[in-house]
Amino acid sequence: MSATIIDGKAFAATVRAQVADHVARLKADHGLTPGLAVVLVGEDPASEVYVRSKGKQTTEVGMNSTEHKLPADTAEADLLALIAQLNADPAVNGILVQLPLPDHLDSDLVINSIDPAKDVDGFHISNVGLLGTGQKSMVPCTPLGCLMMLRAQLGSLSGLNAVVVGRSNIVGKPMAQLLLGDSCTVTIAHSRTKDLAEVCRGADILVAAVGRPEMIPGDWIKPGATVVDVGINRIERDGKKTLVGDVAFASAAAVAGAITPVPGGVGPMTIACLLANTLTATCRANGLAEPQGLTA
Ligand SMILES: Nc1nc2c(c(=O)[nH]1)N[C@@H](CN(C=O)c1ccc(C(=O)N[C@@H](CCC(=O)O)C(=O)O)cc1)CN2
Repeated sequence: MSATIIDGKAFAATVRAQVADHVARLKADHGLTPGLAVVLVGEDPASEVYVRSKGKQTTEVGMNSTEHKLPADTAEADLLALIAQLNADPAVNGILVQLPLPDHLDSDLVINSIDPAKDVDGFHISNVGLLGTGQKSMVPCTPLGCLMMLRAQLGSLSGLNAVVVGRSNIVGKPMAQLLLGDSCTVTIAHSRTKDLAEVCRGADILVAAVGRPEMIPGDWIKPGATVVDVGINRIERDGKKTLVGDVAFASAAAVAGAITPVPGGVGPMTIACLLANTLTATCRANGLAEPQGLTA
């Protein structure tokens, strides 16, 4: 068997086009332009690339983008003061603090200081609680992107066995909640799970989000399963730097029914869903109908 490759880059382009369409209508019909503020603390090279890309894609869909770059030694009080200022700014509909933060900053405290209605990352404890109880929330971008691709690939997910490998607050846990919301039977597995291979073999949907290069080989995958690889691992192979996922792609693609590649799978959907969330936050803040198909 040779798997269908789920093209996240192309999918993300369709999501951005839908967002751009809604933004144009918001402007024409209501005189509203959504605004996204991105905060970067420090000079982590990967974070700088992601933040630049977020700013560029935000303006490309017609939204306002502001970037706040703070030095690595920024005091927590100064960061909290900036967030308070953005919370109070009516032109800002979405606020995102790029992670990871430098070690001296308390990420939970910082994230929980964002107005939950502007928390387009969906990381605020209120949004986590709302998602966990099946209520309307802001949904974390990477799991939302995975859900959109799974729905497009499989139609209904109801009754399918889903295994999420990884239990992070950013991906694993919200992904499991979303799959449960779509009536999957969900298992969250992790590094201490007994016989992880056998657990994975039971999955109709396998989401790999452990951050370990090529940890999941093809013989852990049920024939015909849909595999979503969230891992983005930079490794050196044959003296060359390369990007690989948490799944051993070639062996997995020989068994799976469909699979997301790395790069070009889940990654591009993360920023597309950030734009979708900013649009959703703007609609909610103004009492307007939410865009269909761009939320969970
Ligand atoms: N506040 C947040 N911080 C972080 C998040 C997040 O969702 N919110 N996620 C990641 C980083 N991230 C966005 O911030 C992100 C990661 C990867 C990609 C992407 O498009 N990856 C490409 C490969 C890019 C490369 O070559 O490095 C791909 O997979 O094709 C976009 C966004 C951590 N921080």
